[in-house]
Amino acid sequence: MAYQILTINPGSTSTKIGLYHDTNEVFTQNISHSAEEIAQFTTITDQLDYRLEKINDFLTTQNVKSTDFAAVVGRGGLLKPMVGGTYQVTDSMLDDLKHSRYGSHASNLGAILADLIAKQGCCPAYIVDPVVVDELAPVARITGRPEAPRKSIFHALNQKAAAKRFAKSINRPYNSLNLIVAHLGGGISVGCHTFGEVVDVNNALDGDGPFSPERAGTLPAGQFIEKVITEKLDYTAVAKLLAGKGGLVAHLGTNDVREVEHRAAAGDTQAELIYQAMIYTIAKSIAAAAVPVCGKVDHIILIGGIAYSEQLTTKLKEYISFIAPVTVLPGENELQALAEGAYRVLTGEETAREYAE
Ligand SMILES: Nc1ncnc2c1ncn2[C@@H]1O[C@H](COP(=O)(O)OP(=O)(O)OP(=O)(O)O)[C@@H](O)[C@H]1O
Ligand SMILES: CCCC(=O)O
Repeated sequence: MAYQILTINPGSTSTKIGLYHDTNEVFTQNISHSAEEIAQFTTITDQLDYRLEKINDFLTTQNVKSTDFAAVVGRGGLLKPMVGGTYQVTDSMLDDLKHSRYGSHASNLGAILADLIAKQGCCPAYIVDPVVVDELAPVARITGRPEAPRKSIFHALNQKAAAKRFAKSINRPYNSLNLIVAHLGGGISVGCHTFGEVVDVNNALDGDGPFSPERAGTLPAGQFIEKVITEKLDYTAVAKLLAGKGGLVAHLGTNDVREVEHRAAAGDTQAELIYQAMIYTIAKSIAAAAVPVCGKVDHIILIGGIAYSEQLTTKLKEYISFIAPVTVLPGENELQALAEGAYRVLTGEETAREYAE
């Protein structure tokens, strides 16, 4: 009999869930949360009961019982750095997430929700490739300030899943390839995957890498400090400028690339300039990601919502095709990737990893 696996991916404005029989999708559902609903809660952890109720209500409408689950798997959040893989949800992991010890992010709710639903059904709860997957080479961590080393915070789940899927499509093991994977979404991360490890990647959350629809990316530090000091900004305000109010939002007041393309096509020269600049910074990051493997890149893979734009990927290819062939796999397949991660453990193909105490 097939394993029944429930997957949960909490985002800032939605909770996506999926039911799988082994790794075959039975259904997926995007439960949207309006800005007004979310605004009732002070912290992300405060949203827990509200999101749990929404999931349970939906499962009831589908006649799905938690006692039928073989596993419940959530997207992993801001935790201690860890290598990629499937992790058992533990009390110390839950404690770190509930207290936002490593930062606040909607994905922090993934493990907590998975644990609560798994307890209803007496089955194990897992997370897979959380945003803190850290396989950086020692040199990639060093910056010009010892107190500010580079952190590995990126779209690990989608990047790893896409890289493995691509490897399978060309009948090569993931850990035999040098790949550059660029996740182009609300945030942008560009990873160098060499022999199955992401040895270099920008921190997509905290002012590092290309700018994106809503993130600032790397900034001229001196000028930015001047703004912070002059305007006496506190930590929360500065963090918001970097993630949420950066990038296209800061320049053009929208995080929607489609809208920027429409504006540019209608003759808005500022929209056109910012759009082209975003592509240019993405291309530079992709070229930089060829350095760890001395340019010996087998393939470049473009993923995430923005990769649906043919206009953008065409321009990007003009810049980067000199490095390696480019494949576009638009969107994200995170619910499927979560199911696959749990399935590998349920079938014994992989052993669940333990979160460091
Ligand atoms: N067909 C399209 N053409 C151009 N841009 C698109 C298209 N579809 C989606 N996008 C853009 O993709 C971006 C959102 O991507 P995605 O859904 O991957 O992000 P997210 O899940 O919200 O955030 P993140 O990827 O950082 O977790 C938005 O800027 C949206 O306008
Ligand atoms: C960087 C991790 C995921 C995201 O919020 O974009």
